[in-house]
Amino acid sequence: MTSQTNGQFDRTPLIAGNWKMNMDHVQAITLLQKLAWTLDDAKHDYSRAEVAVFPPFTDLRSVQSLVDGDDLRVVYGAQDLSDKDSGAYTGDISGQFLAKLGCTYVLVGHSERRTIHGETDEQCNAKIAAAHRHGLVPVLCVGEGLEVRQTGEHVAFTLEQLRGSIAGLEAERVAELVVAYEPVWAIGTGEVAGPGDAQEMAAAIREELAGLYDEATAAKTRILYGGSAKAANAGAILQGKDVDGVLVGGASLDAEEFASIARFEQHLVTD
Ligand SMILES: O=C[C@H](O)COP(=O)(O)O
Repeated sequence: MTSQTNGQFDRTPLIAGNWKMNMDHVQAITLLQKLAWTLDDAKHDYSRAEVAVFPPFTDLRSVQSLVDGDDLRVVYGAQDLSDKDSGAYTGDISGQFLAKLGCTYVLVGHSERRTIHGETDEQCNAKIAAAHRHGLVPVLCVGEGLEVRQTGEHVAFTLEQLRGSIAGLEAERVAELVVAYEPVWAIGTGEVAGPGDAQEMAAAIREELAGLYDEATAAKTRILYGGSAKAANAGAILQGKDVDGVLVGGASLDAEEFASIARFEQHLVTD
């Protein structure tokens, strides 16, 4: 467990920026350079908070060149992958390609994939398996829409998505998995789930994992919150003892704002 008040975390916090369908490959270079410089200027300690960006597929080669060429400590991932490895799947992207591009992570089942593209838990499960075949760490996204939240069934709904998406996964894989709780009603809307909501769900997810696997495994899984996160609320969100980071959309497109989120320890409320 964590004791956030002194900034010491058992799990290394992950500050993840999902650029969604923003930034062409030229803009990506500018944004990433500015992010890295801002973090360097602030003497960011990456061992205290890992920083990852998730650019569009078409940016990944440029991001790889910049990260390798300038020895950046920022890591990166893709926003999706195919559950297949190769073949006649027009428009799809294999995990093999992402691994070759140096990706560390890949988002799986982002709410926009689930709602706009109708992705199911079964597909997410197959995508997680594909990610593992290629040495990528999946960031599995789960979370409820407004209608579900209004019925009060949000925990049960989200845990069902979790179970369906990780069915059959070995404990070692669960330990390295990242789960991002994104209440769909709080995404890109300016609405933010309160720190209490984020902690409630993160604790429920960890308890579910402990029941499905064991306490030691569940204690290793990193659980993020996503939904209108920004510098002004990241510190409070990360006070939750089961909340191990944030998945940031809109605010990750502003290098200074995102760097400030990565430096969330400055915003922690201490006892
Ligand atoms: O992937 C990020 C989440 O969808 C949150 O996006 P947002 O910060 O723009 O609300």
